Amino acid sequence: MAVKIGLLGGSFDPIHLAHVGLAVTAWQALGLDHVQLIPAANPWQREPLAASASQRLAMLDIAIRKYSHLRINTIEIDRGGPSYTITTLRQLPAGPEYYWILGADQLENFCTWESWEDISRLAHLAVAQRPGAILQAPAALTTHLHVLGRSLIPLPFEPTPISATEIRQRLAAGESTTGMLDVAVEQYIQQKGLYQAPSA
Ligand SMILES: Nc1ncnc2c1ncn2[C@@H]1O[C@H](COP(=O)(O)OP(=O)(O)OP(=O)(O)O)[C@@H](O)[C@H]1O
Ligand SMILES: O=C(O)c1ccc[n+]([C@@H]2O[C@H](COP(=O)([O-])O)[C@@H](O)[C@H]2O)c1
Repeated sequence: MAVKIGLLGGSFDPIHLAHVGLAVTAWQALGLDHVQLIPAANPWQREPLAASASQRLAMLDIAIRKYSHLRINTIEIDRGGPSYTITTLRQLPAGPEYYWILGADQLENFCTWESWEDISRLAHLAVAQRPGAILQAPAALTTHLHVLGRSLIPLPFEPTPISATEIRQRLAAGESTTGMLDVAVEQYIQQKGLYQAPSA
């Protein structure tokens, strides 16, 4: 039987507790060998990121330290340029069965991704609920999966109201982020002075 590997791509600006919870849930629910967290170099649909690639990698490293079945894959940062998931999937070694893990917000957006039809050929899609988003595949994806004889895999992940956007906003406003970040990641952010409001 093929080894099953989970892939959780993200900006991780910064990595938060929902990311880790999602990766652990997918690992357990799908019986994965391990989950690779893949920080994007340049998430082309977004505004420029606040933290550098090396800072985001440092935070990932701190956040997953105690989870032996979570790993970091730097393939997108090493490649540079716009982070197209399809390019990443094509570069991964053949053999394992891949599960692309995503939140319902990104599922809504999925048919805007570069070569999205090919993504769903190369990886299963495992989706988590997310407050503010509906866990429903866009019609074109549903049709495409049907043709492929595949279906979307819903993950048993409790809706978790944490987002990196809110964390950045709270930090800039000097507000608490308790319960949103790993404590050691929070300390790293403080030490490096990340996500502070620009001084007037
Ligand atoms: N609270 C959450 N519940 C479910 N999925 C999540 C959650 N937070 C992030 N994800 C998923 O994790 C992946 C990476 O997310 P990302 O790094 O963009 O974090 P984010 O919190 O969505 O950031 P931002 O607020 O900056 O958009 C995406 O597929 C996203 O849908
Ligand atoms: O391949 C694409 O065109 C594409 C478009 C939007 C998002 N993605 C990927 O989806 C993941 C989550 O993106 P984001 O913007 O929510 O951090 C991350 O790995 C992105 O590279 C990929």
